[in-house]
Amino acid sequence: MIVPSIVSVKNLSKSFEKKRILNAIDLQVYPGEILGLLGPSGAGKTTLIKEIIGLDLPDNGSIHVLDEKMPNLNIMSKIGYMAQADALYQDLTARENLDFFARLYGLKGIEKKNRIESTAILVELSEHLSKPVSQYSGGMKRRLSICIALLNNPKLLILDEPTVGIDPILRKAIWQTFNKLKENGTSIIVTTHVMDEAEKCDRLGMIRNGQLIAIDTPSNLMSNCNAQTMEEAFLYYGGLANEN
Ligand SMILES: Nc1ncnc2c1ncn2[C@@H]1O[C@H](COP(=O)(O)OP(=O)(O)OP(=O)(O)O)[C@@H](O)[C@H]1O
Repeated sequence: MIVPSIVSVKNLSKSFEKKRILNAIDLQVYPGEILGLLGPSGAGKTTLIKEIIGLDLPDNGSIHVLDEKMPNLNIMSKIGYMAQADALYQDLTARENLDFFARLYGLKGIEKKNRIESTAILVELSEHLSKPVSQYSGGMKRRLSICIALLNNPKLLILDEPTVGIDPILRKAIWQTFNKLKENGTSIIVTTHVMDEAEKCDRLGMIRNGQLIAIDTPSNLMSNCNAQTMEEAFLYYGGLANEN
């Protein structure tokens, strides 16, 4: 049986100033899965997700999201995106921030109110919506950013390093949120360079120097090369296993 993909990337290449940043990437994201993109800083993860969202154009290859060729404004409005840096209004309360972004998504009245309430419950911020964002901790700001990305009830949620600088307890809570969303049918792409976080994804694409060097379930990636850790597996697929 052929499972229709939510995201289909074919032979994608991208250069900046004559430097090849992404090289012939093929990638599928299936309904209700968490796909991790693991790679060191500068590997090309952010560039890849910007191409998928439609924020940048590829030099070669094609990207389809929900069966439409990207970039496509209508599809862009069905994607929830959280960038690496929080884009929040510090002087406003969390509720005012959510209200502002909900209006941008065209939500109004009772529907707007309900979406704000239900997404705040998901990220466990309901009790703190009246506080100004300037009084939020780093972890709370990250959760508020996730909450904003969820306001339009996206079919596809893309998170660029969502748990950087977040302590292990909060990180666990955030992953519980991702799993809840996945159970509700949302597909999630999450970039990371944290190995233990990579193991929580359903499938993992390893990116190095703009190339997708391996993609499979975390357990297959490790067992196929007899690696004990994800780091060992990454070194193996990157052809670095015997280097010091
Ligand atoms: N607009 C741009 N113009 C020129 N070079 C760029 C541009 N955007 C990205 N790059 C370069 O592309 C390479 C990949 O960057 P990218 O941000 O995609 O990596 P990354 O894997 O997401 O890294 P990090 O984990 O640090 O966020 C880097 O060398 C970066 O300097």
